[in-house]
Amino acid sequence: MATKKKTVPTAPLKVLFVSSEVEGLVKTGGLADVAKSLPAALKLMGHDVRIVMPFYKTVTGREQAVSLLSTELYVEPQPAAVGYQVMQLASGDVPVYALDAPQYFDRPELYAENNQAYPDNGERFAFLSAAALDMCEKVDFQPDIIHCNDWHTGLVPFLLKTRYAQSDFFANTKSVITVHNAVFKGIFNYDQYRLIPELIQHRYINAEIDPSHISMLKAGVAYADKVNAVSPNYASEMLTHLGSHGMEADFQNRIRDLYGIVNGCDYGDWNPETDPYIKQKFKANKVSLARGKKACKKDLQQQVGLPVVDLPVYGMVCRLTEQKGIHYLIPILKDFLVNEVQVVIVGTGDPALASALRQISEAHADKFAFVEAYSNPLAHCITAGADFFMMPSEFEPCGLNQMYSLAYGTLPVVRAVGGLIDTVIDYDDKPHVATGFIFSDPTPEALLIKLQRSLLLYSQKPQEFKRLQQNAMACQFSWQESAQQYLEMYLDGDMLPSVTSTESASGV
Ligand SMILES: Nc1ncnc2c1ncn2[C@@H]1O[C@H](COP(=O)(O)OP(=O)(O)O[C@H]2O[C@H](CO)[C@@H](O)[C@H](O)[C@H]2O)[C@@H](O)[C@H]1O
Repeated sequence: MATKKKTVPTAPLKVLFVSSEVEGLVKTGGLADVAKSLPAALKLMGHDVRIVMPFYKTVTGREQAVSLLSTELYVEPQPAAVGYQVMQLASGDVPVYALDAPQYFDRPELYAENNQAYPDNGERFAFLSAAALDMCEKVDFQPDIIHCNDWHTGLVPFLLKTRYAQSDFFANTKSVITVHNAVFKGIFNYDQYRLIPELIQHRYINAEIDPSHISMLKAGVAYADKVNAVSPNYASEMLTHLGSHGMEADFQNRIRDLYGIVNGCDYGDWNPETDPYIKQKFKANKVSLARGKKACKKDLQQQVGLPVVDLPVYGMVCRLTEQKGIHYLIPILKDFLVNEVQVVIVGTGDPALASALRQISEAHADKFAFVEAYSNPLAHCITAGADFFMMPSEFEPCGLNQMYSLAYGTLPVVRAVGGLIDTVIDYDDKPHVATGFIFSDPTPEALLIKLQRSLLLYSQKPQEFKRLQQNAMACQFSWQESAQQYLEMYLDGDMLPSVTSTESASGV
């Protein structure tokens, strides 16, 4: 895998960050959190960072957005052109170019309705990639780096190396792609690529799944100048068949340009001392923590309709998918609820998983609350009011909620995969520095054993439990540190002019 040197750019960089969602504007998952926090951290370092995203119908602040430009994406050799506007929004101090093409983005949801993906998702996100490049010269922003994220933006690196290969404007522009989740590959047949005729004129084996399908993620990984995973451990897993979801050859081909950079935790949003959503703000000191937890737990119990009693509470906030390990929890949940505990889950997604959780909550209404909703306020209340946070993920490229829960002294119970290994320290492995609990086997039984283990600590060794809470709250996953690693990736090799110092950076 790529190694790092300590480098600084000779001038502030111009970075165009392309993402299909951005926290604060529109969000379905963790990609949005990163697309808010990483550009902000790079901006704080003095770089000129701008974000490009779709102008969805549901974007916050849509009414106030100003139109910067009305233009067309002209697709040669077809006579067709797609009209679009570039709308100006902001994510904190970072300018956002939101691409308004109503035929693609003026819909109730981002990707799917009633659990059915929009049938033209390929064309929609091919448009995002093509228009993100098309608008640069028109808005007079000449990026040094175009930072792509996941499959939605995977055609940007491809187009830079094909459509724009001879472009003077992009002659010094490099691209990177961050893989937040390789399970989503953006595979579409050629009907969806009418805006990318290059794909139809030639065969690009590197981007193909089979002779009739292209994967946008594969294209991004093959053609970006650098590729990174959202944690060092996920970068290693991506070199294996299981960990890469069948893309190991694609990542192995890029091993010299492959990085693993752990996500940060946005302590501006996730901080018990300042969190506006929680009943009582608290600090890490024992008195404040005990008071704050007690008030937040009571508030959580009231909000979700559980009895207000002094019991350990286990929380979970997630998309309901097998990735998050709900299918390990469902078979053992009733067994776990035999204990004096309460469990609260908030999530939306797979109807079968939701229905199974609903049934259990109906049968155990005094101990288990399932809230089928997407609710940021409730996510904060669970993070603050629970004693433990469950993430028994089948796979987890990085995971953010375990970092959020650590900040609130809520001990994570996680499976030993992806970024969860990079961010949680297991009590049974390293008791002195432990911050939570880790189990390995992908089975309900292994999860149950670890849950029981954590419960034992809570009920039989309260002082030890409190010590772990202090360890957890002392963790710092700074976005500034992660942003520095991204900067070093941007500058590594012959990417851009930079100065290399002899000091070595912490290894990835
Ligand atoms: N019902 C609900 N109500 C309120 N909030 C909810 C919610 N369901 C989810 N969320 C929020 O969405 C975010 C999920 O973040 P994750 O990192 O856990 O997952 P995700 O799998 O979406 O992201 C992918 O990208 C991220 C970013 O790189 C990786 O960390 C991760 O491993 C990878 O799978 C969190 O902010 C969480 O609070």
